[in-house]
Amino acid sequence: MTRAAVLGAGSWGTAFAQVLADAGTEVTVWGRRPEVVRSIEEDHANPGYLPDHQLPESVRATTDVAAACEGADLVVLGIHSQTLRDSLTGWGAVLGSEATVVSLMKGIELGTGQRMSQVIAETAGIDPARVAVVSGPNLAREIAERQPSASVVACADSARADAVAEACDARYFRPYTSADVVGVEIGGAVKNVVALAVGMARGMGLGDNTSAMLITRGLAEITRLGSALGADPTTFLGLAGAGDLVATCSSTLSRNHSVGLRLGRGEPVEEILASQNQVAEGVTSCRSILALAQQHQIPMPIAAAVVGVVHEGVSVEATAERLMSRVRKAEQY
Ligand SMILES: NC(=O)c1ccc[n+]([C@@H]2O[C@H](COP(=O)([O-])OP(=O)(O)OC[C@H]3O[C@@H](n4cnc5c(N)ncnc54)[C@H](O)[C@@H]3O)[C@@H](O)[C@H]2O)c1
Ligand SMILES: O=P(O)(O)OC[C@H](O)CO
Repeated sequence: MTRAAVLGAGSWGTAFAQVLADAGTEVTVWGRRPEVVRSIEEDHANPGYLPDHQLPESVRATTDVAAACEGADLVVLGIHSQTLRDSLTGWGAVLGSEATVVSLMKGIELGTGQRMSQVIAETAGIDPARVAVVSGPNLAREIAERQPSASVVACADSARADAVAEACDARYFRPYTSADVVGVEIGGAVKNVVALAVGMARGMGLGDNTSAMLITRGLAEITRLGSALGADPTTFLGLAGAGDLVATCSSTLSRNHSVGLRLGRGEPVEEILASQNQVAEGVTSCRSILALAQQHQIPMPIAAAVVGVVHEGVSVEATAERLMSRVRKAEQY
């Protein structure tokens, strides 16, 4: 039987642990907070992140990261992008010498511009081919409810991609495999920024035409940046590209979309962020993504507009005006 450790007892770490358990994988979740771990162990629930949801009894939990990882074939990382490097450093050699390390995270590190798989390989000093990424239209709440969904497992080593896919192949969760780690990670990280923009438009009271424009031109930005970084552009037509973009930009369950909505309604960004107990990754990653784009001379006007509103005090009205008065040109990807 495949054994997995899931490091991170938040909403996606917990829901993905359920997927693994339902697929017949033995799972232990590591959580920082004893009360969360106790709740998973004793009540088979994680009410802070998945309220009113019952987890399979086979999902175990511990606060001891080394114990969670001992003998694991898969070590799954489900924490926030900007805390990954410090967490990995603090954990020491828990990833072992053979286990496939699986990233669930959707962000780009501030300062370095690295994708999560790059942070993992560099910090843990492991072969990048040992790192797999799972990304797609995967809102944790819907997956916890066992609604049908699909995702992409990307890894440079196809045998490892297959092994991860087999370990999470549950009745309601269909994993596809891919070798395009760059494309799958860029799709997952940049869609959060586009979801902030679509949320802002919605919050301003704008309708479906505006959302469709931002989603489609957002996909162009994702494709341009990803291609410049070496991704296969067709990846962005798939689940980890257009699929995740549509889900996140349309769903009220999305934290990025929700933060955008509130910004569009005129709430101050500090107030919104202070009221959240979960992180909307696009709020930070918009800056690292824009920096990456500038480094590669890729125009990303929507990402720049989001940075303006979230970090530079530009009003949503001025941003909309600026985006719409850009010079006319041929439609390009
Ligand atoms: N929630 C979703 O629907 C979903 C779906 C797909 C991907 N993701 C991605 O998965 C990642 C995790 O998201 P989530 O929704 O589970 O987040 P979350 O906020 O629900 O949970 C994050 C977890 O990380 C822990 N944590 C916070 N700071 C930490 C630190 N400094 N060190 C160690 N642990 C820390 C928290 O205690 C919590 O257990 C993000 O990159 C997100 O974009 C989320
Ligand atoms: O809640 P969000 O905005 O972080 O989005 C969650 C997932 O990434 C959707 O696939």
